[in-house]
Amino acid sequence: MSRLWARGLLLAYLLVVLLCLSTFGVYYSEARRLVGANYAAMVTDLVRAQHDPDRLRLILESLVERPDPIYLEQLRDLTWRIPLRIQGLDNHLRHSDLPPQDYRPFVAELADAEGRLSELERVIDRVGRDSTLTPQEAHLLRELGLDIEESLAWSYSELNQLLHQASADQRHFMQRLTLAVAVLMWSLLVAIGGVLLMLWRLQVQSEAMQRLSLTDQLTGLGNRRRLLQEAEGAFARRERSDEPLGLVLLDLDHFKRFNDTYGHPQGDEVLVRFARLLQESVRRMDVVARMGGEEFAILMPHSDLDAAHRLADRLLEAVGKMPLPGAAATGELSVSIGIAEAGEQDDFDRLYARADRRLYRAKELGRDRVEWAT
Ligand SMILES: Nc1nc2c(ncn2[C@@H]2O[C@H](COP(=O)(O)OP(=O)(O)OP(=O)(O)O)[C@@H](O)[C@H]2O)c(=O)[nH]1
Repeated sequence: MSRLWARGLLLAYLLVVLLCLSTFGVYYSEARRLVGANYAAMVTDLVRAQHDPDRLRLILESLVERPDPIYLEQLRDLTWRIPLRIQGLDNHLRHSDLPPQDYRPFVAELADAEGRLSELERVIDRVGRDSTLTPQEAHLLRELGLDIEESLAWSYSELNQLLHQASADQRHFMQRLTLAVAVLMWSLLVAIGGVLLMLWRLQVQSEAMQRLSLTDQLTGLGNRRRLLQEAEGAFARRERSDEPLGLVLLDLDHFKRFNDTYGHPQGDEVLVRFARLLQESVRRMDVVARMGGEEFAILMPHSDLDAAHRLADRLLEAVGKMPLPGAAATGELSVSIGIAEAGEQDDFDRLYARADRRLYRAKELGRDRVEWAT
């Protein structure tokens, strides 16, 4: 079943990858086409060229009225300039990313106008020879001029519109691109945020698990594992600094009897109170742990046997005075204690075994006492 799931997920993942790649491909070619196009230069040329038809008409009208050489000169200049502009535009268009079918009809119309310009030049040459204009020539000039002017004006205007459209497309595309990038960034941020949140929650969970695995549920003290961990650290430090290290083992006396007399819940409450008493009686650096049942231990870094003994004596006294819960209030509670200090050759097991033997001896010798000698 899980294999089926994995296959389904892999397939879905591959589909998403394929979809992303094809979308990216389309987007990339579209972007190349639109973003790469520089329409500004073409529009500038076109705007300049759009003055030519008006100028042509004005010069021709003046020439027909009065065939002055100055008008002939202006007309020659214009008939020389217009083909250059047409060639320049044609060149720009062919090198642009505009689809050729979009501008071809206008370029063809411009080529047509260019052809009629040579006809116009011939008439001008003729007029130039004697600066006279027959009525037929005047009519021909008007007709040709009007024709060329119309072709140029129409083509330039259509091309202008085409370029504006392309430029608007480019702008829209850039807007969509900006939006897409924003969405992408947002998704990326959300995804990264999600991953970070997940990692943080995992970290919190793992720390909580770690704490739980080292804590005794009933009393909230450290458990046996916690004591072993701390002892490992303390013995490692001892190798470097030779600091003294004390261990106190405590076992409540006749706890079975206590349970049998007052009930298990009262027994639990006593364990909790005893744990609190221990915790309140030690220094910050000492580690108090419940080893199991009614047995507790205190690891005392930087403490020798005398210090452990002093603490054990205080605890012995304090347990006798500890208020007991409910019906047990009038009863009595005592503890047996075995203490030991780590010797040069000791590891934790040996230290523990020695303290445990002393605790056993305290029990044997009548309980409610501290034993420090083997
Ligand atoms: N209430 C309660 N009792 C517990 C818990 N864990 C262990 N005990 C009890 O502690 C008692 C330990 O009994 P024993 O090992 O015979 O020791 P003892 O009666 O204290 O006798 P000595 O140690 O010889 O003084 C048992 O009755 C266990 O049921 C606990 O978490 N809560």
